[in-house]
Amino acid sequence: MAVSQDTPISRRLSHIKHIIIVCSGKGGVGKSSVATQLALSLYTSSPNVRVGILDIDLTGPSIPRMLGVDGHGVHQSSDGWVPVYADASDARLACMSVGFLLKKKSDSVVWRGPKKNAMIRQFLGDVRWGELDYLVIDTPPGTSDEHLSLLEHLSPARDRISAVIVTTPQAVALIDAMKCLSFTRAVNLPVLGIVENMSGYVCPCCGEVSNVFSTGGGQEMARKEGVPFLGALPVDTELVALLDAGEAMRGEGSGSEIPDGEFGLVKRYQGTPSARLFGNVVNVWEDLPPRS
Ligand SMILES: Nc1ncnc2c1ncn2[C@@H]1O[C@H](COP(=O)(O)OP(=O)(O)OP(=O)(O)O)[C@@H](O)[C@H]1O
Ligand code: SF4
Repeated sequence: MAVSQDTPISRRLSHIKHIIIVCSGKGGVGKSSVATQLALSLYTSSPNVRVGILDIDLTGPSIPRMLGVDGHGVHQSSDGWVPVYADASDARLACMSVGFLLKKKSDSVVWRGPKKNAMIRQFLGDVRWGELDYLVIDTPPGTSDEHLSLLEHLSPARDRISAVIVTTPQAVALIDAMKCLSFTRAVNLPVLGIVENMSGYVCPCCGEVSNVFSTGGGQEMARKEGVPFLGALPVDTELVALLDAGEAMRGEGSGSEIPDGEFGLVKRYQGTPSARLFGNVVNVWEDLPPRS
């Protein structure tokens, strides 16, 4: 849908090529982890690619911690809020989250719909995102006010938005993922594909795979619904440690910034089926039918 209005949001959005909304039907299935990993994979896919990650999980912002930029502050410039750059060296990975605006990490955000809507509008209109190849947006679980506000504000970029749905393989998560898929259909939001997270546990000692939460449910749902299956991520204790320690932006255990292509999470999955998952997101994008 082309919108001719010239607004602060439409001006910012006109500099963003692709917008990927990461959503899930259910909480705790790994949506923020997938959004972080996706942003890092896109970032490392080429030395010139510019990526933004926007956390609109307003009541549970976790992206700053996962990217290791917890406690950083955003500041105002004459051209709006300057996002936090997770890569100090070349400012190609911009991050914005309500987490940067809280006085204390433990502060809770208790906002009603209108205030959440105003915050999302500010994130899109007031943040100086600059030129971006990809903006990855981490959303709250379910299909809430935030999703509706987001889509309304993103309407000037309607032809450049797609969703990635994250689920775990259990039946209860799949039912909620199905609701999420129905929502995308109701609002005419193209789906890049489904990610099955926590799909099997690989024993770090012997490599034996145990299907803790069963496996293949996300893949089966994708097949039945005619949506691309992007791939599966196993339950991985080292992934948790990297995300919890904010090591996603650093080499494993190095404790300091290291060059492009060697980020903790990306490095961890290099050459594995999970790495292909994130490559798939980019490939599937090219195959999407034209959008109205
Ligand atoms: N593949 C995985 N292996 C092991 N642990 C994981 C995996 N994916 C996510 N986790 C862990 O599960 C927890 C929840 O993940 P995450 O915060 O990404 O989920 P979410 O769906 O965004 O949650 P919320 O509903 O709070 O937004 C985190 O502690 C994360 O480290
Ligand atoms: S899968 Fe094998 S090595 Fe791993 S915990 Fe079980 S028995 Fe031990």
